[in-house]
Amino acid sequence: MTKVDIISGFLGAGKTTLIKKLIKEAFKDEKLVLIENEFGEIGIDSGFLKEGGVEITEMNSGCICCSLVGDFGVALKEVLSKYKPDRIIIEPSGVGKLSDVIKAVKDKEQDAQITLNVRTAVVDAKKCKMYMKNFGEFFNNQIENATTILLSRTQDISEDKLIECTQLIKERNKAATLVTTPWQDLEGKQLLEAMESQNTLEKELLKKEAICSCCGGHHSHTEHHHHHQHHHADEVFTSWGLETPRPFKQEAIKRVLEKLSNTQAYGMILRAKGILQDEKGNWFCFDMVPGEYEIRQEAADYTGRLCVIGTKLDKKGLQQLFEEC
Ligand SMILES: Nc1nc2c(ncn2[C@@H]2O[C@H](COP(=O)(O)OP(=O)(O)OP(=O)(O)O)[C@@H](O)[C@H]2O)c(=O)[nH]1
Repeated sequence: MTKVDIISGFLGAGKTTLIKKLIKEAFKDEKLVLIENEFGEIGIDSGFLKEGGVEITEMNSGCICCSLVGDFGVALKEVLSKYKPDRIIIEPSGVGKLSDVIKAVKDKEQDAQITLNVRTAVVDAKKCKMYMKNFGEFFNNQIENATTILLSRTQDISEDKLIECTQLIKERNKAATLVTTPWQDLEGKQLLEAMESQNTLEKELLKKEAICSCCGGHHSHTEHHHHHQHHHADEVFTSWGLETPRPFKQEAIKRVLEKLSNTQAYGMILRAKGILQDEKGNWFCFDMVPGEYEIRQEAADYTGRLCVIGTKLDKKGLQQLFEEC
């Protein structure tokens, strides 16, 4: 039997950071497959993880919740017969609905040798309130359907803010285990334990009807669809990306990230990341979420690429902005 772990979380929440830690500290002796679904056309994460010897199936065909049933089934079958893994980790797109991913795995539990194990949502404690307000339909769905919620960036906020954040989460999901300790203070094995300890509760929860991500109410799926308008991620979020061998100046990229993370001049940018070469031939990667960004040195990759995700993106403006770097 192959365990299936779903590690969801909004854009830039820290899913990849968590998965890397688990691979290093908790999954050492297991045969592991990671199924990633990134929103946007260009897969940025896979290169980093391949170095760790993990096989990756990318499904960059847009949104996991739109293309899930078909593509996911095929990917899953392929992965199971080819690798016979002990564990499959699914990292859905940051704007995927966790309930859709759970349903897709459950649907396959009958005929495939799999069992749904972990249902985690990674939540950026710093931006939880803002995301709930602006992107509740997607963000809250992850919180409501997770059995364990791992808060990231808790070391960066005050105790009051952390408590406010946990209260907001508890209003939407009383049953989930909440991890509030900064991850660097915990062993990967401890995190895994917190994630896996919910298995019995999970079964109980699954018997109940899903909690509606729009209003927090309990109603059946059909009822749900009659009363609320539901959006697919690609109706709300757009992405823009670039794949190029040309060099970029790190200083210029830094200025761009400064602008994108602190203004809305190019739309509401929720996430940007990339791996590029500079004019001296050195490779660097960058990560941006609202209000913060970082640039790190990185090993060479097969080509330079970057991706920006947000709402109301000014794609032309972005193109120009990066062309000038
Ligand atoms: N300060 C701080 N930064 C963090 C923490 N977790 C993640 N980050 C940073 O946030 C950025 C995004 O982290 P990722 O792990 O790539 O997030 P993700 O959820 O996989 O992002 P997507 O690619 O959008 O799905 C990176 O720059 C991380 O280094 C945290 O707990 N504290």
